[in-house]
Amino acid sequence: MPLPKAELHLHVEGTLEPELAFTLAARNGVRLPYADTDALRTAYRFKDLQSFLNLYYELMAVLRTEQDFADLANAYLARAAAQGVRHAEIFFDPQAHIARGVSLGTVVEGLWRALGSSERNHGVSTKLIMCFLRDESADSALETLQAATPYLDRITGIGLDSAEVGHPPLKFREVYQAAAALGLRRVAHAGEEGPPAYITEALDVLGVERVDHGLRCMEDPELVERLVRERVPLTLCPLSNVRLRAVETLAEHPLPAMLDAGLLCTVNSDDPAYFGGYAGDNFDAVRDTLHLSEDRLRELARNSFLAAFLEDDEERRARYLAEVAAYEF
Ligand SMILES: Nc1ncnc2[nH]cnc12
Ligand SMILES: [Zn+2]
Repeated sequence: MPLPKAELHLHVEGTLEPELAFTLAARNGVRLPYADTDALRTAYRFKDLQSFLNLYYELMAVLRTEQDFADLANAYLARAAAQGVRHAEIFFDPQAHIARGVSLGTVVEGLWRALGSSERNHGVSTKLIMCFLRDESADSALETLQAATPYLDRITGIGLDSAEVGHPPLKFREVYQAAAALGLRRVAHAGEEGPPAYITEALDVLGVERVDHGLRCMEDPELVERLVRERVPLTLCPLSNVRLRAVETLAEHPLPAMLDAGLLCTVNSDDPAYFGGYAGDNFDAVRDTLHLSEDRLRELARNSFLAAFLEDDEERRARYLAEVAAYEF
């Protein structure tokens, strides 16, 4: 039995495996510029975040109907459950779909077909986090939040993703303020490729409660001290960092140093179909390559439930934490 964990940094569009991409392409009459799944897989060599994002957005063309989004999410949930994920807080990128003529309703209703029955079907509780594309305008983000009004009962929080450098958190001050007023939880990608100052800005200007990645905080000791003091969770994605060249090799990943510094780290998969592994694979990789002890692995699992947006169900959180405490390696 795998170690129970929560996954807090997972883009549902990044779970689109090549096989499902071709199945959906055929179903929807979409032509992909790759001969087959092997040819597509050869495109999975990235030099940075942008080179990945180009393919990530290109393949979204196959996602057209509610059923497509339901199939995508169900495939993820089945894989996640098999790797010990008990709770998943799932990102989606509405603007990338709206721009292709797929409505927000299609996306949310489709995802909800899978998420609404996930506990029953997969034993995984879920939350949905709507992300804004930071390389789109602040007005577009505000319009998207407005368009989400009918679906707010199914959306727990907002996030910020896509190309980071040149798009500082400050650009989205207004939409984060509006989301907070609506009672939405707030997270943002910061310090993946962008500088530590973006992490500080995400905390101070956007009021984020977790930082997605946050890797580059290690360049600023005062920021590390603050993140430790304020117990700000970081949703790290080790295999993603290797594939997108945020670190040279997994062996050089700062996760052990971050844990030693007292940071509240979690381990997640980001875009598992593209980066070579789901949540459990990320845990296995850091265990094997970074030689994390069982105590450290248990700490990471415990952190994931502490950092989860489970304030509406503390009994559930306590149950998950008890599972982690009782886990035998
Ligand atoms: N790792 C990542 N960083 C920024 N935006 C993303 N969108 C999907 N994955 C992402
Ligand atoms: Zn991400």
